[in-house]
Amino acid sequence: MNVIEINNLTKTYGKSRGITDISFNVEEGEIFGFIGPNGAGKSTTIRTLLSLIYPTSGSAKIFGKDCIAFAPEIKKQIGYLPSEVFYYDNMKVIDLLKYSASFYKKDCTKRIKELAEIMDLDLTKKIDDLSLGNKKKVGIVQGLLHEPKLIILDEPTSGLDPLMQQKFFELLEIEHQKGVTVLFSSHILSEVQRLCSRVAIIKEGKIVTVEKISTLQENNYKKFKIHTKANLDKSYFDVAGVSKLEVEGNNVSFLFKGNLNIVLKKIAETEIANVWIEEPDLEEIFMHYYVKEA
Ligand SMILES: Nc1ncnc2c1ncn2[C@@H]1O[C@H](COP(=O)(O)OP(=O)(O)OP(=O)(O)O)[C@@H](O)[C@H]1O
Repeated sequence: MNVIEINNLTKTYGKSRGITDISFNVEEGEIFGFIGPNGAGKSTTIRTLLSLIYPTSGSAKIFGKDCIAFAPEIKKQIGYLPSEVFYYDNMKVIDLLKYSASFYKKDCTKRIKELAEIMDLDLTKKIDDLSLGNKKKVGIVQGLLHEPKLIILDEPTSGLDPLMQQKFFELLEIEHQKGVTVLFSSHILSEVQRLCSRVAIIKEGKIVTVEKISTLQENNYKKFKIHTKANLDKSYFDVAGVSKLEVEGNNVSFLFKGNLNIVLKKIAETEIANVWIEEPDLEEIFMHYYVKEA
């Protein structure tokens, strides 16, 4: 079953583009990544889903219901973390969270305490006195306190230190195991890769591709850098799948796409001092898709 269904969604802001003809589905129970550079249209899509803004054309359904017509009902089952969080600075964290909880017909006290403990958040502090990262944690607790069935996160890790990012990912993993569906936007491919089973890539307001993470990785090349002990001739790496080969003294670099065993055997047959194998970054993956489309 699809928890989110987006059909040809377009949003223009006056003359400027927001998103153009966006369509994709998120299935029940999956962690779905929504990835693209700044300004690509991730927040616009998410805000439209939450009916915080209205589409110029197209439509979207959440839990099988139109996201505008049924917005109040749907929102009760969604946990949303906006990309930027703004609060009444004078309030204490606990008062803000209790106020948020009052919108739901259930007692969220225990869950607030649990989440605050996991995220190491001091509930007694004034919002005003919190760092950016701690404000983000308030947003996370606020988004999850009512145990939503669908969690929508817009750039959730910005401002969180690596330890907190890790805890937050663990928290999402637990929710995922309970059957919760997650839509997670980011401009960092590696964090999406860790958690998500599928991704939609958006660029300049349009969906470039919707793929399983495993397919994205298989279809992409890896970047090799090798520091050899002896000088090698360029022809040594004349292997199918190697491109952009450069050899400068003991430093070899190339891109590789294909059966990794073949290239790794070739590397192992020579004396090496060091090797680095890197995934292509987001821009490079975009390039890959543009080349494919052309
Ligand atoms: N309120 C607005 N008025 C005019 N243009 C807007 C408005 N909000 C967004 N846009 C434009 O819509 C496009 C998509 O922006 P959006 O914020 O959705 O991107 P994003 O992928 O979420 O990027 P970021 O990661 O920087 O938040 C951008 O070109 C942006 O300038």
